[in-house]
Amino acid sequence: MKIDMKGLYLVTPDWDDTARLLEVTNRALEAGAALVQYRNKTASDALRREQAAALLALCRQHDRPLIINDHVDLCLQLGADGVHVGGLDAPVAAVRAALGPDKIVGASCYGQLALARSAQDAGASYVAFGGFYPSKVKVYEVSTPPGIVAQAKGQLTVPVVVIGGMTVANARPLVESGADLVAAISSVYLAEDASAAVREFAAMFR
Ligand SMILES: Cc1ncc(COP(=O)(O)OP(=O)(O)O)c(N)n1
Ligand SMILES: Cc1ncsc1CCOP(=O)(O)O
Ligand SMILES: [Mg+2]
Repeated sequence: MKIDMKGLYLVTPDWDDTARLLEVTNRALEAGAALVQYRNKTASDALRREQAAALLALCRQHDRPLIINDHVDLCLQLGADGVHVGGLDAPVAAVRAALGPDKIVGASCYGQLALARSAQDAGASYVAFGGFYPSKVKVYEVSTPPGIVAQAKGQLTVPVVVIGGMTVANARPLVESGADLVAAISSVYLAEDASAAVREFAAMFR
């Protein structure tokens, strides 16, 4: 398994149409997405399980990791590669204990360095800051300062992810400040040409 913690971190949209979800995700993987997070906040348990299993098979074909958002049990059932948790989800230490030392555990740290330090100490594999900019798919108060990336890179050893309204234009200065992964939903899944969008993000890391 190629785990490359640099590049585009693809996060899935709340789509019920599994065929369309797989088709666009496949194009994004072919174009060079580094890792994939299955996130569907509106699916039933049955649909979530079906989509996650199909995405895991697709990610295996491309030798890329699949992270499950929020659902530790689903990750364990499927043998996926890790879990992403936020402030309202299970604590990082509990997720690390449940998944063991080898899986990926990601932690949302919003705009707070202190959360990132605690997450790293509790066993997080990466920390995610944001939302930096308004998103087409999630409502939140935009309060993460871009300067947090350089501060985090000076204090932490785990990779730093940036998320929230990411476009090639607004992600570039964050990558120049040291962001390891740019996480995006709309800029890929709502793009006219998803492959071209992924290639543009990936090129920022070369
Ligand atoms: C890479 C990444 N960063 C942040 C989030 C947001 O997680 P969370 O705050 O738990 O919110 P939901 O995604 O669960 O709505 C994420 N999923 N991935
Ligand atoms: C899940 C999540 N967490 C913070 S912003 C966000 C949404 C990211 O989607 P987009 O890239 O379309 O803004
Ligand atoms: Mg969550």
